[in-house]
Amino acid sequence: MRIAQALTIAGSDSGGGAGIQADIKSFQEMGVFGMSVVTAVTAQNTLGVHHVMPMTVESITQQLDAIAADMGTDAVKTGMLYSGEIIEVVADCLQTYNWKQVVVDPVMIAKGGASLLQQEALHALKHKLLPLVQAVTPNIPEAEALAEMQIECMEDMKKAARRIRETGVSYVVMKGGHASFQEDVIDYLYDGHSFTPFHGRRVETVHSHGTGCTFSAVMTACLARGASMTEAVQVAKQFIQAALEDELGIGNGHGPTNHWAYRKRKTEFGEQPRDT
Ligand SMILES: Nc1ncnc2c1ncn2[C@@H]1O[C@H](COP(=O)(O)OP(=O)(O)O)[C@@H](O)[C@H]1O
Ligand SMILES: Cc1ncc(COP(=O)(O)OP(=O)(O)O)c(N)n1
Repeated sequence: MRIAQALTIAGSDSGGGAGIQADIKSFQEMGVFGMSVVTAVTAQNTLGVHHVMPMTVESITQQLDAIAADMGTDAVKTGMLYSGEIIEVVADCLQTYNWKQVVVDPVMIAKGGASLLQQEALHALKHKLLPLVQAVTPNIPEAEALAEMQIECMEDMKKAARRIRETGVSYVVMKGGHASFQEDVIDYLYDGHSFTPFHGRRVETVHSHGTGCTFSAVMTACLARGASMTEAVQVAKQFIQAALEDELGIGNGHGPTNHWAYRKRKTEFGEQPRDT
């Protein structure tokens, strides 16, 4: 049996809760072989981002070419891309290698406030990358930047999703973690016609570092295994709910989520981990 493969193009988080590390753990948990292209190395822990070192364009190109030349991939996820020039390299490779199942997590600012995307790279993200990809997964502040509007209610979330889809991306997944106007945490999948809501109970915890990375990585793994976009979002939502509820309590600040909680939960309830 051939195993599904997924590639993450993202930054390294030394603390292991977000970035490449969260993505690879999520791929593995979903039974998908994970590969990585490192765009930047961050010195990071639960207290914040202490240092950022972007990789060179040459290194990123070599990493992408190495994977394309030999291994290929069923789906791709992008995370921290940091600069306009890195976004351009990634966009060129997506076209060269005809990688179509691509989920963009438009990482901009870490929970502690550190910038993970240069201000001037926003234009390249919107106009070079999004037109090429299948899905984008903004949180509220990222959607505000992409749609150039403020989001203060559910209707604003939908309006922003419509605007973001005008870039050419096929699906917009508006994540509601930062939506203080919601009691539950509702994410919306917008396909250009209708909005599908995904409800979750709001978990009161400081251990939510890497939720966005984990969510989009699970979506990518599901797509790599042949799931539909709706199924992929549904599983990602269940995965992150479990990862937040089953707290690990690591570190003195915003700790990582629990990447094996979803599998553990399935096994405890006597089921096999969901086969998408
Ligand atoms: N406190 C929470 N309780 C339950 N689900 C949450 C919570 N915070 C975030 N989520 C979920 O985690 C995922 C990432 O959400 P969000 O916080 O909006 O993005 P990011 O991590 O990129 O800032 C979404 O599916 C969202 O619904
Ligand atoms: C290297 C790296 N990539 C992405 C992030 C942001 O991750 P996210 O899932 O949005 O989680 P928070 O930073 O909001 O906790 C990161 N911190 N580092």
